[in-house]
Amino acid sequence: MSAYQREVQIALEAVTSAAVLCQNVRQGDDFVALAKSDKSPVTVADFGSQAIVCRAIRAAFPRDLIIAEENADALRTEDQAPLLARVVAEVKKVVPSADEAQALAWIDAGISRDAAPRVWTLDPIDGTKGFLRGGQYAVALALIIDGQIEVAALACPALDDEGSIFWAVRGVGAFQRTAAGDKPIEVTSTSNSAKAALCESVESGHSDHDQSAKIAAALQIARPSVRMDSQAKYAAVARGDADIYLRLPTIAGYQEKIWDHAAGALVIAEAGGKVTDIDGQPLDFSLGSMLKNNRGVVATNGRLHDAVIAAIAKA
Ligand SMILES: Nc1ncnc2c1ncn2[C@@H]1O[C@H](COP(=O)(O)O)[C@@H](OP(=O)(O)O)[C@H]1O
Ligand SMILES: [Mg+2]
Ligand SMILES: [Mg+2]
Ligand SMILES: [Mg+2]
Repeated sequence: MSAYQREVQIALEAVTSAAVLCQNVRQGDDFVALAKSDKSPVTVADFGSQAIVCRAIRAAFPRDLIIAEENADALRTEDQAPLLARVVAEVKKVVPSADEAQALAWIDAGISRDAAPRVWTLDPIDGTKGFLRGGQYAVALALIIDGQIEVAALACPALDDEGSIFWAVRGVGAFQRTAAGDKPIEVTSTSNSAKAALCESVESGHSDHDQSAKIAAALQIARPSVRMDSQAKYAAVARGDADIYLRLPTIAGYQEKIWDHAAGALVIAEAGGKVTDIDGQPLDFSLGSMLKNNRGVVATNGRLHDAVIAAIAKA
């Protein structure tokens, strides 16, 4: 029996149910998007997905803490009664017995922010802008034990025809779940940067496109960069669709959030790749909700890593 079998099973069931909720919402015509205080969007599906996943974690592992992106504060205000009603209706499609009080409590189960010996981190929809524009998005869940990511479950509902699900356990491997079973995934073996495929955010506010073009030129990368929303980029590198994922800071001092990276980072590491910050330092997941000790992210197939870090240092 492999390590963390129960955690993997619960995590995969949770992200799969959450992905169903997200796709249900996407197939409708009203996402009920709301702008958060930082102007970023949140939709009925972000809240619904967080409710579904936190419910599952709470039920299976009642003592574990959860650091998730959203909270139910906005939904508890009178103004947002129609949004709350939509969230509850969508949650009920997946969990018929759910009621309003439960939905709110499940969402708020994810409000931890501090480090803990055993803590899950959840992005209920990573790439909300991608979700809204019909692009890629992901439901990303990871278990961090003593600061190390041990388990990852990553649902990419808009990847491939039917959506794709990836998972990884530290020291065990990275897999794509298919109808025919779990298929191990592996990064490419490209060591010639001129032949590499580079991916980055669609949003130039999330990763500096001008800077990445300079770095690509320095590495003699011939192909145009592939722009994709969400942690689907990590999946793309992990299974060999791309060789490099760059996330270059656009604002000095921006701290990355752990839920934007934990699941994807373990999937790439277990697929044989490498993930660091732009200075080549390992991402430090031991500090609570933020990657306080890191700037940006560089993920590669491993072989290209040193060359990419060197090109960034020069640029
Ligand atoms: N200035 C910034 N720099 C880097 N990432 C940012 C950012 N502002 C927002 N983000 C993050 O970028 C994530 C999306 O990444 P990507 O561009 O790869 O799709 C968002 O996740 P959410 O969509 O979950 O809010 C958000 O957390
Ligand atoms: Mg967000
Ligand atoms: Mg995110
Ligand atoms: Mg999100």
